[in-house]
Amino acid sequence: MQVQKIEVIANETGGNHRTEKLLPGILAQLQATFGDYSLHKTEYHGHAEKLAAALCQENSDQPQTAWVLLVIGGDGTLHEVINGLQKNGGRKVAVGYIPTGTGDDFARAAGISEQPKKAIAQIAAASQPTALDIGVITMRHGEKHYFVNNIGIGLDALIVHLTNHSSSKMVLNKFHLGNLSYPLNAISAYQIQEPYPIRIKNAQGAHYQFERTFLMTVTNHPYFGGGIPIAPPADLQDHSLYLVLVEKPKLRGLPSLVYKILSSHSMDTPAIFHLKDTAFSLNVASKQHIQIDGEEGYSPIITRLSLSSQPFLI
Ligand SMILES: Nc1ncnc2c1ncn2[C@@H]1O[C@H](COP(=O)(O)OP(=O)(O)OP(=O)(O)O)[C@@H](O)[C@H]1O
Repeated sequence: MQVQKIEVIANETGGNHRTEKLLPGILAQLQATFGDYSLHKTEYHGHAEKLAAALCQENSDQPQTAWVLLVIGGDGTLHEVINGLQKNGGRKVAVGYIPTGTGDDFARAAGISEQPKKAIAQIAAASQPTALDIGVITMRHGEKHYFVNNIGIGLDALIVHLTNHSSSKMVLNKFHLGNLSYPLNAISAYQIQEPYPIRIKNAQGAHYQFERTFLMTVTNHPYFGGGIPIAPPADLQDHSLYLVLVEKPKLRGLPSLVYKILSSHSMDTPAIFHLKDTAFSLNVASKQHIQIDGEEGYSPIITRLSLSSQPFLI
């Protein structure tokens, strides 16, 4: 694709600081492939969203198709950049993604190589941008947030919470075993997470009610937590969200449930409830942990989930 102006946002801490080591090589290849670009390095958590918002502002005097935004980092960095674009009139800006994170679930789903050289070659070879689905969460007072991967209420959100606040993560990170902290905290989360009631309404107005929800995730594509195929048929271009819900299993039923999910057979078990639609409304009356692309918070009473899109160079 013929590109007029290139902005780059890079998070050197992505992939447990792997990005810092990869960055000089990536930048040299960008220069050789595309010529000049402007580099913006993130300095703190949340900075990528602000940088993307500022770039929308700076480039507001020209069409959104006149510039492209290249993102270097993991899913968390991409989540922030997409929020910065979607919230600030940058919905038509083409994004090129060079994944250098730990989980890289979005890249896996979009078919973007996790090898930077190949990812840059893919961007260069894209004849035109492809619109990919982006999840939208509308809070009770109309405030919107965007997700590239998934939003979860219950067990997965509790695992994110425990992992973010555990000292074991820092120790494991030192030995490049940061991914192990999730399974370790999953065991504690299973013991702590109490079942909760949820009411769900789909886009056609059909209601579903579950009294003993344990895990509820709405995902934009198949992968979860660094490659777990929680919704195998999900696709970034099918304009659908996939809701996956599990009620609290008895301890003895847990191994087969985990096996089914890990082996891409989550659709075949009646213990796992699936819904596919363009939008959902969720009503959770109790206070529960919530995660949005791995960012933690608490669930609002009513949340509407729907779709937007962002062009990607893939
Ligand atoms: N300079 C910085 N210092 C500390 N944290 C930062 C900085 N820049 C960005 N961050 C934060 O780092 C977090 C992790 O980044 P990112 O998600 O890109 O990598 P990752 O966690 O290794 O990858 P993945 O999400 O794919 O597992 C993000 O939440 C981001 O806000």
